[in-house]
Amino acid sequence: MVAGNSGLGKTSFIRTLFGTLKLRTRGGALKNKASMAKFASSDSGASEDQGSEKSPTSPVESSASTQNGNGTKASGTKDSVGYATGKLERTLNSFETLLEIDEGNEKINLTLVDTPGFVGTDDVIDAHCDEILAYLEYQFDLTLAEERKVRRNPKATDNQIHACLYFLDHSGTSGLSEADIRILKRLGTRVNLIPVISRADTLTRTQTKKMKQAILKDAAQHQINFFQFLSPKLAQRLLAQQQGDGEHHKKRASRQGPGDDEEAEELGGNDEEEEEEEEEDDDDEDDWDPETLEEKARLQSLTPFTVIAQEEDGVEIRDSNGKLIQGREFPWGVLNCMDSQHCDLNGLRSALLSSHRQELKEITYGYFYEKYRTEKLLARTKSQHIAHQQQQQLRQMQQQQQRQQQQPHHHQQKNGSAGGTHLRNNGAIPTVGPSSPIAGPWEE
Ligand SMILES: Nc1nc2c(ncn2[C@@H]2O[C@H](COP(=O)(O)OP(=O)(O)OP(=O)(O)O)[C@@H](O)[C@H]2O)c(=O)[nH]1
Repeated sequence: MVAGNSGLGKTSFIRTLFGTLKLRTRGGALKNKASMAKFASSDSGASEDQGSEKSPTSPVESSASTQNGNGTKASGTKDSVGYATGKLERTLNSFETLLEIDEGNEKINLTLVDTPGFVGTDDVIDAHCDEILAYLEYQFDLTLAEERKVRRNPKATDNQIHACLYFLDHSGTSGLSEADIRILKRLGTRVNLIPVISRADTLTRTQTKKMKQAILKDAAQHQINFFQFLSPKLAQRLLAQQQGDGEHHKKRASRQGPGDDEEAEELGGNDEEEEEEEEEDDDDEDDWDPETLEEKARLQSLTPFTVIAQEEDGVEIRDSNGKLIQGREFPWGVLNCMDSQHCDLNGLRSALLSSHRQELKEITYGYFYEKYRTEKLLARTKSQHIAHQQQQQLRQMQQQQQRQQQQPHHHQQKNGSAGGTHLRNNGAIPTVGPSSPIAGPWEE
């Protein structure tokens, strides 16, 4: 998924990335995932669902079916080819594209999600951020619904978003803006965040270096967790390896994830704990060999990644050998988007599609989804508890009312009085039953 301010080159990036992919389906015939989400929503197996969980409702359904009157991109009606070509226009609705690609020797189902750029007042930006969060949570809801089925679909697809490339503006500020900080903090609770500096052809080497430092400094200061390619703990291991420490030559690594800062603190702390932890690590099945650690260190050193998008559709760019490339042409020379001397796109691409694909998925499922699931179940238990309490209170009030109504009745019989109007049920207290306005657990 790509997100960030309007006009930073998110769609251009997706188009450029798309151009590097080896599509399995000729012409990239694709389903727009928005309609798949709709399908999943109506097919979430109510009959098989053990509980009373409602089918998740897709936040993109409406945007997918919206007629985009002004013909802007991402109406949800184009296929990926249509989306990857043609005139660039402002993205107004999220666009999801499901691709089957070959990467290395593997077949991968890849979903690319473009989101409308943030623009406007803080309120508008926050509301837009809410929509992206709702979208991310909807993908978790699909997993949750699937997991609750008595008979699960063995072919169920993994809809979760494994990475959000957050595009950063370098025109006005060198680090993170206040809006970036707010958005990143929120998105960082639901998805792996990878920061990206787009339009890097407009920055000099020194400017790029300063901007990367400023972004990382701001992120650390505001406790924004970007995805760590190399956790502090693994960095220590790499250092030990590089210093020729035989003991550390092939250490096992625990999986990193947001919150790995604690691991870093542990390193500076108790030696015994550290040893114990290392023993535990030795039981871990994951091995990072020195080359992998070095690759991780390289990717970590590139973060935030600079990217340059190819020129708009229709412009053919050739390198000095006349070879057609994805690039941009200037009076002083030609930029190649996939040249690591020019920007970090190549490294980012291989991290996403190859070296870190599995790790991004594991952290999404093991950390973000689990966190969401726990929050959701806790919230439901709490609301069920409140509903239960409310019902009990109502019952008590009704019983009390009945007792009170019976008392004057005796009086009336004794005194022959027609009074007691003050004890009549005036309808203020509702009766408990299926039509009660207060939700019972069965209505959850
Ligand atoms: N110089 C330069 N211009 C770029 C680059 N990438 C995109 N652009 C230009 O930036 C403008 C905006 O690009 P888009 O890809 O539409 O940006 P976006 O982030 O999708 O914008 P929204 O749809 O508003 O969110 C276009 O004119 C692009 O040609 C780049 O790497 N370098």
